[in-house]
Order: sequence, then C-alpha cells, then structure tokens
Amino acid sequence: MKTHDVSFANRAKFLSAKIFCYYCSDIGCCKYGDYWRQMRKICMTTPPPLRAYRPIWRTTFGSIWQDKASVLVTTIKALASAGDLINLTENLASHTSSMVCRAAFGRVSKDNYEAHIDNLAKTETAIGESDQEDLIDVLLRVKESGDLHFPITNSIIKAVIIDVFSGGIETSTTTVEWAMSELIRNPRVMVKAQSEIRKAFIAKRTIEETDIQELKYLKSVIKETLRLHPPIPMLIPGECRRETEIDGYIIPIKTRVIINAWAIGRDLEYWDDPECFRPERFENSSIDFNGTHFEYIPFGAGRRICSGISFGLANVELPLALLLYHFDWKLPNGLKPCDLDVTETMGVTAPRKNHLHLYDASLDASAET
Ligand code: HEM
Repeated sequence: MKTHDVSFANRAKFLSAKIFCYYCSDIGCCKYGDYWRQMRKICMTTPPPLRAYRPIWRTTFGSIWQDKASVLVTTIKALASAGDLINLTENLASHTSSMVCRAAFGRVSKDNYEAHIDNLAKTETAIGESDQEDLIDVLLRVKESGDLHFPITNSIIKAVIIDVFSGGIETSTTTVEWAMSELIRNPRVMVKAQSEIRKAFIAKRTIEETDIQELKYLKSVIKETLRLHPPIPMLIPGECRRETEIDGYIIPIKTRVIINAWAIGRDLEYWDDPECFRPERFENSSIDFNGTHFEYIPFGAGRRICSGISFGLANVELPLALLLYHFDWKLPNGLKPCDLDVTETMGVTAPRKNHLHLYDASLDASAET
C-alpha cells in the first residue's frame, strides 16, 4: 500500500457496481486516472466554498446536526420512559440516514429531484455562495459551470449521491452499534467514557463540535472500535494496473487485490492482546487512521483512501456521545455483559448479525431514589 499503491489503484470490476453506480461513474468504483482525479477534486480538494462535499460539512457541523441529534435523543427517551426495549440499531440507522439525506437532498424530498434543476434556473448565486445549497445543488452548479475536462452529466451526479449513501450510512451506523456493543461488554470502559462525557457536557445547553473534540477518551473508544470492527473489513477490492513484483512474486495485470483490514487490526505481530477491547492502547500513541499506519487501516490507505472520513467520524462521535450522556444502558432479561451476542454478518460491511437491543436503566435508578 505504501510502495506499490499506484500499481493497485484501479478498482475491481463488479456487475453490481456497473448497475448501481451508473457504469462506475462514481468516485468509489471508477478506474484510477484523470476522471477519478477530477471527481475527487470536485468533492474534496477544491477550496471549501466550491467543493461539492461542502453541504455535507455544513450539515454535519451546523444547526441541523444539533436538531437531528436531539431528535435521536427525544425518540429514545420516549421509548425508554414507556419502559420499551430500545432497538439501537434501527434508531441509529434512521438518524444517520436523515443526516445524509439532509446533506444530499436538503429540505426537498428525493421525489422532487427536478425541483433542484428549477431552483438552479431561478437563482443567480455562484457556486458556494448560498448557505441553503445541498449536495445536488452544488453538483448541478459545477455541471453548469462547464469548465471541466470530463463534463458532468445527471447520471454522474446520481452516481456521486450513491457513493454518499452507500459510503456514509451503514459505515457510521455500524461503528456506533459496535462501539455500544463493546461498551456493554466492557463495563469499566463504559464508566470511564460516560464520566468523561458527563463532566464535559454538564451545564451545557448545546453541544458544539469543539466540545466533542475535547473528548479524548471517547475518541480512543472509537479508534478501538474501528480496529476490532472495521465497517468495511476487506476495504474496496482493487485491481492491478501493471505487472508488479512484490517480494519476488510477479503480480499479473488485472489481478484482483483484496486487503483484509479486519485481520490486520487483530494481528499479534502489531497489537498486544489484540482481541481485547482496550481504548487505552491509543492514548499517548501516534497511531491514527489517516492511512500512514499500515497496521491500522479502517478507512483504507493511499490514493483511494476514504474521501468521507470527517463526515463519517462526525456521524459516529455525536450520536455516541449523546447516547452515553443521556442514558444508562443495560442488557435486558438479566443478561450479563459477557452474554452479549457479537456475531457479525458477512458482506461488504460487517454489522452485527442481530440488532442491538438495550434498555435504559437510569429510570430504574431514579425510581429507587
Ligand atoms: C465510519 C465511516 C466510514 C468508514 C469506516 C469508511 C471506510 C471506507 C473504506 C475502507 C474505503 C475504501 C478505501 C480503500 O479501498 O483503500 C472507503 C472509500 C470511500 N468512502 Fe468511506 N468510509 C466511511 C464514511 C464515508 C462517508 C461518510 C462517505 C461520503 C461522504 C464516504 C465515501 C467514500 C468514497 C467516495 C470512497 C471511495 C474513495 C476512492 O475510491 O477514491 N465514506 N471508505
């Protein structure tokens, strides 16, 4: 991934990607080259006011972020006060999808795709000027600006939206779901994480992004979760672009390459007691998921590293912090932490096989006092 990254920067071709991603015209599945470079630049690297991911950024760190998070808390509080068992998996999936929909479609429902085109014709603001624009608006404006080596079509816009949906929803939901599972299985870590958050958030009316950045232990909990449960355990399969020699082996062109990030994160050669959930291993450690530490690659590495890391993390940090701040989670039916089923599903992503059901014990505690 370090020395030969460019040789393996193509994606393996799948019929499903051809169908779902408009002949692989999205960023995640397209061939490495100038088209990929243009699309990644439009989404990420142009100055912030112009970049297409800007509405994602604004949604994540703006007031919508707070509103959606408070809906999550209110919904769960209502279920908890009725004494219901809470299906955390479903609630988290619904929260993350509504964040992603807001960033992609704005207030207009997806059925009104044509309304975005009408809006574009009516308004005269330049790209990035309006604070109301969503991802589709920005992409349509980039398309209209015309100054591109590979002109953007409506199909390309749809393919980029598919990337945001397929890359953005299940990954973050799965991460929070596994973090909650590991915290339930490790009560010591749960207590430590909750006390950090409760100390930091006490007397705060709203939680800002900067408040989350202060939560050092929570960040280690998330890193440890991504080590043991990388949401895309085999990354996105790559394809060899030119014959390459590695350690005396000749890798022929078009060889499909699958990298097992799940196994790398549990490799005894690099990790002490790898099966143990111990966030402290990341304290005073420079190991990060930015693609430069090859023993830890939950977002991949090299040229094709995930382009949505900030959005993905924000969609993990805030809901997890709020779940730990507002509720005291317990397993139902007197189950012990070690009884929690942690079977994974097989697939592109690896969520829990069974939904995570917990109940809020804070009401029991207040009833006793
Ligand atoms: C916790 C959240 C997330 C995780 C763990 C994650 C993980 C990954 C991984 C493992 C890859 C493949 C990297 C490789 O093959 O080397 C990837 C690629 C990608 N991700 Fe994410 N992702 C997350 C969130 C997001 C979000 C929120 C978006 C969109 C806004 C996104 C968009 C993409 C795209 C477009 C690619 C393809 C990049 C390329 O081929 O150039 N991801 N992600």
